[in-house]
Amino acid sequence: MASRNVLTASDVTIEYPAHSVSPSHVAVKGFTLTIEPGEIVGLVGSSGSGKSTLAQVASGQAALKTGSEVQPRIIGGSLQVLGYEMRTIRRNKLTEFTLGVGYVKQDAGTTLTPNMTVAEIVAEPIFLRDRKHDRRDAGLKAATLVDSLLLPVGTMLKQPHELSSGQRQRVAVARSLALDPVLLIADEPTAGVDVSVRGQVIDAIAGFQRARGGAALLVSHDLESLRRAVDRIAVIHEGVVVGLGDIDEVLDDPRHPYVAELARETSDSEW
Ligand SMILES: Nc1ncnc2c1ncn2[C@@H]1O[C@H](COP(=O)(O)OP(=O)(O)OP(=O)(O)O)[C@@H](O)[C@H]1O
Repeated sequence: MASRNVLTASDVTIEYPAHSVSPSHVAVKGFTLTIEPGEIVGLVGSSGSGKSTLAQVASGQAALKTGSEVQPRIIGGSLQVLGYEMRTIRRNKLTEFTLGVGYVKQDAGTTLTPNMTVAEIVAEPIFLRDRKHDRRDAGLKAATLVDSLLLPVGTMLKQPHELSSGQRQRVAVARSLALDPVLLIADEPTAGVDVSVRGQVIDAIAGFQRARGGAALLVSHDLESLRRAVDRIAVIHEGVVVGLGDIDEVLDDPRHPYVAELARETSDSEW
């Protein structure tokens, strides 16, 4: 019977194949996680722990890589996203797949198209899906998203170079939500965003997804900004899940030294 989960990772192992002088490298080892419809899950871990690799593979972006780019590949276990097995997904299915999965890549704010306005950038996915889509409706959608990510309405007519890095990052997030994704995978969505509004931006993303029954996997090394918004966290360390569940339960009963370290950092920052 087909799973009702939007994401089911069972013992997934992901490798970067050998390239030029670099040997192959296993970045994610035996990763297991499920995300149900409407669930907001945080993926937390230190630098190099495998978060971006997972995000790229689960969002279909790794499979979209071409030419000389090194594509991480699943070499063990199973990763099902919206019913597609990512280990074997065919290239001709990726367009259909990515209509249901929003993706914010790491540093997404730095790669916005320079000569487009924010309104055009945010609404573009709507016209890529259906070039005859009603312009007024798409404009309204873009304005609603820009507003919900706490950007001033005047931002709509600006171009990326007129914005701060944190504002650009929020534009990238707004764009990723334009197609009402069933699952949003966001890799450090608040990178560069002012500390004072990071929590609110995460709350806005979670609120937008929850309101429509959408799910999210929010990747971050900043546990504090995720705390209010997520239903559960998965803690990853050197490619392995070392903590999974309700955020307080995971931190109150650390089963791994890295989780204990995270719990200590979190309690220190509360003073
Ligand atoms: N193109 C690549 N080729 C080989 N190894 C890679 C490649 N990209 C990443 N890695 C390795 O895979 C592992 C996981 O990297 P990844 O970027 O997924 O970690 P991360 O948790 O997202 O880190 P960060 O928080 O710094 O972004 C690291 O050991 C990294 O060096």
